[in-house]
Amino acid sequence: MSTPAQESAVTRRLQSVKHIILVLSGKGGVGKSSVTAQLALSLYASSPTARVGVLDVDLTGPSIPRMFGVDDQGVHQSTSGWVPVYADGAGARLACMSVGFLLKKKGDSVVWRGPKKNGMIRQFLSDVRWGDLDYLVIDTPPGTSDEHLSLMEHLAGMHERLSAVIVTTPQAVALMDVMKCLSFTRAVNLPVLGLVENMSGYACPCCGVVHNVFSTGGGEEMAKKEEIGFLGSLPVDTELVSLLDGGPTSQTEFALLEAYKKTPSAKLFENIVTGVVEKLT
Ligand SMILES: Nc1ncnc2c1ncn2[C@@H]1O[C@H](COP(=O)(O)OP(=O)(O)OP(=O)(O)O)[C@@H](O)[C@H]1O
Repeated sequence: MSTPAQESAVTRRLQSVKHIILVLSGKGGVGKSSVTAQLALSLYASSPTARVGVLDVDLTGPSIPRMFGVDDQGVHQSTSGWVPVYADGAGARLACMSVGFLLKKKGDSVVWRGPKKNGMIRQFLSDVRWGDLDYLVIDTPPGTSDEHLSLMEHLAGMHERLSAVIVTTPQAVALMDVMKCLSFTRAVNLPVLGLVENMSGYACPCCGVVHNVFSTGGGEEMAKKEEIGFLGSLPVDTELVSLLDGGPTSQTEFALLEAYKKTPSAKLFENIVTGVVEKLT
């Protein structure tokens, strides 16, 4: 449980954040962190003034620093709180925070019990100098665990600004696990903006044509049945993987964004972001 003082510290810090979007998945490895990264990049690119924050609360498997090419950086403590790492360098419109920035060595792991995780998440929300943000996108661990409950507890006071995107793959097992996510969002009264079906088909690196490899369309069908929006499908995209796995990039020209815009996924993600923004306004 957080104290009233801790709660108001979170509320004060996040009062200049317009929308908070939790990215959820029923199971691991479906591409939740990749979708978080793409959502943040696409929202950033949607307007020359958009300000976006990315918070990685996947404490035991943080992948946001690597995906944004900033895993060689660390956060700084200032008198007004932790200064996040800006993935766009001097642009300072894309702020990232992750436990990965706090670890002494890359590859170190965090083995914490619930209360310590809860304390870390509260600090991420109350002690980071997020500043004015249009969107704070939060990458969560797979399933519904302590981290999700902590987030919902600390963000309870800003319910009208909170929503979720659910990521799945087309396989039946992943789709079944979406139901667990939905029972969580319904139990905590968290609005779902929609479902993204990831790794649905294969984008040919030569011609960009998407071929169906596994079954596709299961996500869309489920979204219809459960009466949540379907935001779109993304193919298996080898260009995207090498980009997000690629390590440090130049932030001066925000090379990551320029390279991302050339991937087959980026074009498809524009529609997903349009759907997200429409639902938020
Ligand atoms: N559209 C895609 N095409 C090809 N590979 C992808 C795609 N999306 C994700 N991947 C790859 O799948 C792997 C898992 O992705 P990611 O880490 O985003 O999943 P996750 O759901 O966040 O996993 P976890 O929460 O279990 O850590 C990564 O190697 C990533 O590069």
